[in-house]
Amino acid sequence: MNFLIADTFTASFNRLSGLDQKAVKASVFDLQMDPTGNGLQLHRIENSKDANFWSARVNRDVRLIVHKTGDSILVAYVGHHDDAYSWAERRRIEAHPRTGAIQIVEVRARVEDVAPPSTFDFIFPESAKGKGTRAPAPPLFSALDDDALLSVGVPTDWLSDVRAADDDGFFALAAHLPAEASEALLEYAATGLLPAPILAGANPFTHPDALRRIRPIADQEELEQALAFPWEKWGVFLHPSQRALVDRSFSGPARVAGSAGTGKTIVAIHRAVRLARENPHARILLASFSQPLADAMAKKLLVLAPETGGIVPRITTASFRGIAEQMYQLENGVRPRIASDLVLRERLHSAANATGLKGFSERFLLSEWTNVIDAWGVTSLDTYSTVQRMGRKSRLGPNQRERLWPVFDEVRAALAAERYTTWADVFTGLADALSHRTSKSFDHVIIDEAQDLAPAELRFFAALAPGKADGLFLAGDVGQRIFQHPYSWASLGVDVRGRSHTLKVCYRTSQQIRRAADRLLPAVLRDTDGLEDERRGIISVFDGPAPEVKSFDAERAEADCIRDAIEGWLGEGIAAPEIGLFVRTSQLVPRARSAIAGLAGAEEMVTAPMSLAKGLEFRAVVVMACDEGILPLDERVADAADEVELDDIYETERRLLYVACTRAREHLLLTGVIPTSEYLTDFTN
Ligand SMILES: Nc1ncnc2c1ncn2[C@@H]1O[C@H](COP(=O)(O)OP(=O)(O)OP(=O)(O)O)[C@@H](O)[C@H]1O
Repeated sequence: MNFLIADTFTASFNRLSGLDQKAVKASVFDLQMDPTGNGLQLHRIENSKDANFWSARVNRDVRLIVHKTGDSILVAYVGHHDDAYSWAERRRIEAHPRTGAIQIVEVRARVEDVAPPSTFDFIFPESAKGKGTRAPAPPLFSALDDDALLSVGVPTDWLSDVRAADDDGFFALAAHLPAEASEALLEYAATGLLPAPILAGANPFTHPDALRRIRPIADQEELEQALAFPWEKWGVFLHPSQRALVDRSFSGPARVAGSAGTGKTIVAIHRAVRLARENPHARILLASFSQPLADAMAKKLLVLAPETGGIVPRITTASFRGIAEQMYQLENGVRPRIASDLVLRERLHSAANATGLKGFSERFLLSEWTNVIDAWGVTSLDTYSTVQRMGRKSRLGPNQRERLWPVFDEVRAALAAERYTTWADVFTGLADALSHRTSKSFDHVIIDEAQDLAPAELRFFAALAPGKADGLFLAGDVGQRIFQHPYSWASLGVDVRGRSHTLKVCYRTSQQIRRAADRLLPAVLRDTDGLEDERRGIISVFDGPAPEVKSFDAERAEADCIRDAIEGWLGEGIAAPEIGLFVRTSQLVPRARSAIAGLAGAEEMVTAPMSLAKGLEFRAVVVMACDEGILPLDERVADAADEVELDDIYETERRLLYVACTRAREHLLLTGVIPTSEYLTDFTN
């Protein structure tokens, strides 16, 4: 007998009190041990259109809804008595007549008002619904016939509702449809094209669209894990495109791309666990840009695997620099002594004086050192003469390079004499040492936030990973590259062409916020290796209020508006730690703190520079102090060594704003003092 659980069950389980959850867990474990349900007082639900629904008694008040067929038992829902019965009376569980995937279908005849159901996971605020006085919008899907609608999994009893839906009504309707149908229709609304249906084998339960809502549970340990974190839906149910990337084997380096919130990190973590499960000897590295992001991944790992199960200890989570530092210590017996920016500026200045170099600004020297000499590990004039100065087009002829080289050579010598090194050198040295070894410390290397890997870091991870199938997997979004100049991965031996896949369903950010944030970036982003990231056709799985953009004459007025907005969010029940305020620089954090001073829970709200927003998420976000001169930041613009660097600075400043805005799930407020940042107009247009 197959034992399965549905996402409707975990969502409803999550809403119960701790005491009821304990009782439900015991009943579900009993059911798993004895699927006949003896002892649970199973009763068929008479008023349901689906004769396979049964209720099981958990305690005086709580009922478990199970769906029993000849060879399977599916735990479908749990709730207080009337709620549980009414849920089952309004559902059918069946294989879709066209796609073949098992669906939990709402019986249309039992749905009086096509409004978001109360049991839906997401929040549908008033503002997203029809506003009354406007002329009715035309139906969105009138051009699609039954055949087309069925091909994407629209249940037969919802065909006419879908055809009649307009812009305003669609989100309410979408909440009643199986996810594959609402996603396909949203994609159609955005691009005019319906996605190709997923073709699958004969078993309706193993269809990829079935697996996004119903999961077979093999044993007690799996059940324990699935019920331990019921609020983390991603722990059990993945989108088919995510599942495919988790399960697939790649013959060479592979990449998952996708805009903010599409679940790249989730895929990386699932993949690590899948690889560890399949091979009980495998050691896996799961690395991310910073230590807090690595820590967050370590926490998420526990959602998928129990600490004691033997999997977690075989997965090392680390920051890029953290793992390099450990490896450096292993190789050299000491920790690297990293030269700070101050030291570098000072050594460059001295070297320029000592060699009598004239005609190059200190700013240029530092930028050339950081982005070319150090980043690419240039150690001789020969290499410098031929190195492609990626991301820097100010032309430097052979004579200029010849004049510059003694300065950089002198800096290298000065640093070495003082036993200083740089991060780029640490990564490069390790890459050189590791690339020749046949025995590697890890069997699989998985990197998150890969868009911000420096060239030396990429070389290091490529050398660390074994050169076999599934050796190196990278997750990243070119649109969120904020710390690196673009360069070719393929030129460093990491060629993901043909093994790069883009996720298109955004789970974090409401449709309205994501759409507005997407306007900050081009519709198609192309990386240096020519891989295109098509950002049209991305859809969010829930609706919400439009982001607000406000400008003020003075900081005081900006602060008042922010306080009002936050008070409103707190009043809606959003907890203080779920509110984040981002500013361009750390010097501006006091402006954010003073705006919220005195508000209930102000000390628990996150205030941070945008560069630290990476990987975080909040129910409500304020991006403030978007003033002219702050975004883009004047200091950086003035720092540009050449035209191309200037373009790159403008682009990365935009991306910083994109990253900050896409941390918001439901609410986003952008503010600035007049004259405001030029980027704010993109939001309102
Ligand atoms: N299959 C899923 N079901 C439910 N929620 C999901 C699913 N996949 C991802 N999420 C949720 O979506 C949010 C974003 O996921 P994640 O951080 O992996 O996205 P990302 O693509 O790495 O984002 P970013 O590029 O902004 O770092 C998280 O809250 C995550 O829990």
